[in-house]
Amino acid sequence: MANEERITADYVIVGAGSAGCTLAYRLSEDPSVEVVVLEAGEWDRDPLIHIPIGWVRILQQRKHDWMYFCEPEAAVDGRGIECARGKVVGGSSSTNAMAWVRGNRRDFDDWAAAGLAGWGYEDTLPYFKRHERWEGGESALRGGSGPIGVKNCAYEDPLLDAFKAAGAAAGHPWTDDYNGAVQDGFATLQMNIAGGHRASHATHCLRPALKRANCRLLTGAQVTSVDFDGTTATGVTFRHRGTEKVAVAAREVILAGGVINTPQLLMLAGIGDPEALGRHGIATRVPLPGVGANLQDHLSSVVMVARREPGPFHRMMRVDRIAGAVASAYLLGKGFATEVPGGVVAFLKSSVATDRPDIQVMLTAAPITAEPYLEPFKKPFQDAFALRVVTIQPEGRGTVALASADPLAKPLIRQNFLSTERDRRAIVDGVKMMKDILAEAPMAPFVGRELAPGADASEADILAHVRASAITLHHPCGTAAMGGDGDPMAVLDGALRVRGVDRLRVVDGAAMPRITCGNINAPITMMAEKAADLIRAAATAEATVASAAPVAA
Ligand SMILES: Cc1cc2nc3c(=O)[nH]c(=O)nc-3n(C[C@H](O)[C@H](O)[C@H](O)COP(=O)(O)OP(=O)(O)OC[C@H]3O[C@@H](n4cnc5c(N)ncnc54)[C@H](O)[C@@H]3O)c2cc1C
Repeated sequence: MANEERITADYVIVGAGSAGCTLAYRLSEDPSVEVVVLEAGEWDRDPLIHIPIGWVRILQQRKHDWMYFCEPEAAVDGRGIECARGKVVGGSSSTNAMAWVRGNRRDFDDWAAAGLAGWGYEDTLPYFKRHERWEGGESALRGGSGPIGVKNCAYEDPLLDAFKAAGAAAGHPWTDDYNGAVQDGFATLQMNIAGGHRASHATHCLRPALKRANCRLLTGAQVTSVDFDGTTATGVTFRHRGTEKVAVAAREVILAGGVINTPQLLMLAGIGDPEALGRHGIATRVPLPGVGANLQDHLSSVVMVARREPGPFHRMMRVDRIAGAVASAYLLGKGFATEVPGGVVAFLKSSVATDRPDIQVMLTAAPITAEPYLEPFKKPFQDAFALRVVTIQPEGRGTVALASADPLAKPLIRQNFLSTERDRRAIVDGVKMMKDILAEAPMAPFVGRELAPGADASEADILAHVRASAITLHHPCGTAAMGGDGDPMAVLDGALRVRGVDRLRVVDGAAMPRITCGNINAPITMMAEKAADLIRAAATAEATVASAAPVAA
């Protein structure tokens, strides 16, 4: 098939990321349909992808990445913050930090209240459950037999216990399962790790789907346009190993290229804000000003602390030890490198929070500068730990815009981080809360010098630290959002169909109407699970109508 110039399938899925792999897995369950997935990246052969401890290196190296950066923004001291996006089979599920967080149940009830019937918490719960294989097993709120393994982080370090105790001492609640009944409070972080390896959507959804005769994948296949017959999407054009090819969709084209690339493809197809399209000489097919608007993300800032005595991560980073641990993790799925140094999370409320947490905190029991060492050849790094404060209910909205009509040109990403007083207040409050936690008695044996923002930092100093060093937690979403019928910025209807055209859906992070309170891989996956049912229901309804149609005499 690799040399065919024209391929045909019932469903053409653009992008093998979290959503694309999930869709391929579900749609190909029906042996009567043909599914083809086109992925711009290559197979996930890099061992670091599969070894949990390797994820920071993956982010630093950005070898499997679209290499996006946001435009420089004054509010973050003129920095163009990196906007990592996986370009590899599995998409960002192959490069992410593996935290599994559904969000707050009110997030989904808000979606429903905004005109998206069927997306409330009770509606979405079965899809969250259907996708996960929670180590605690099936229950009313958790799934026990889905494709993606989810487990409690089991990293061992007395610092973690101290942090939990400090949270309690400061009056914060504890929750046994933030993906269950109660999100608020301190908790053990849940991760998509199974058998000691990253449980990516490539490994756990796409690979099983590809074992079926009706599911195909092309790697190194970058879609450059969506093809139309009038307002009906008929397929896509893509570049594959130096050749231009066409994939024809007998039923639907499904865009799952992610929050940056999906709006780009829509705009290139003439679906977007007519004025913006006109600037690039693109004729408007459907005027939808919401395409590329509504970009939301989670900004994060760290409180960085030198550790009084080196901890377990530091000990293990000696070259001979870490080399053995990495080999054991990769080959056997066992040992130190199958966990990440951390595993406590907290969902808290700042002074401007409403009815749900607006601050997430992740403890990382290692400094970002950690490197393998071996004396006398290479000196050990200074051990440190970080309390990463994340604002999870941002008010600011950004944009993704075309830089040019060239489909291979990188779009312009403007995040508008810290653009509202409330967003600034929330992150400063979060940092202050963590500085208070550091002062609690259980932390005393671990806290050396506060490296950033500094023990004596004033509120102004904290904000200056945030502006100078905050980064994204890599949760951009919302740039081709679902919305109710009366919403002029809605790009999709509640069935994820692009408004104004036929046979074209968006199923990925771009479709989120409003960002959820926590990491977004689980909610995106839930959306793809639900999309599979919506797509199957549409096909059944179409077949029923067709079979009921009177036969011409
Ligand atoms: C560094 C990092 C850390 C993160 N950490 C976490 C975390 O710990 N927990 C969490 O919940 N979330 C995390 N996230 C976010 C989460 O992983 C993503 O939001 C989620 O995976 C996005 O899913 P998606 O299906 O929308 O897009 P993606 O998974 O990004 O998939 C899009 C796919 O489409 C492909 N593609 C794009 N354009 C084209 C084209 N034109 N033609 C063909 N293929 C194309 C891409 O190469 C990619 O494979 C992180 C993300 C990153 C980058």
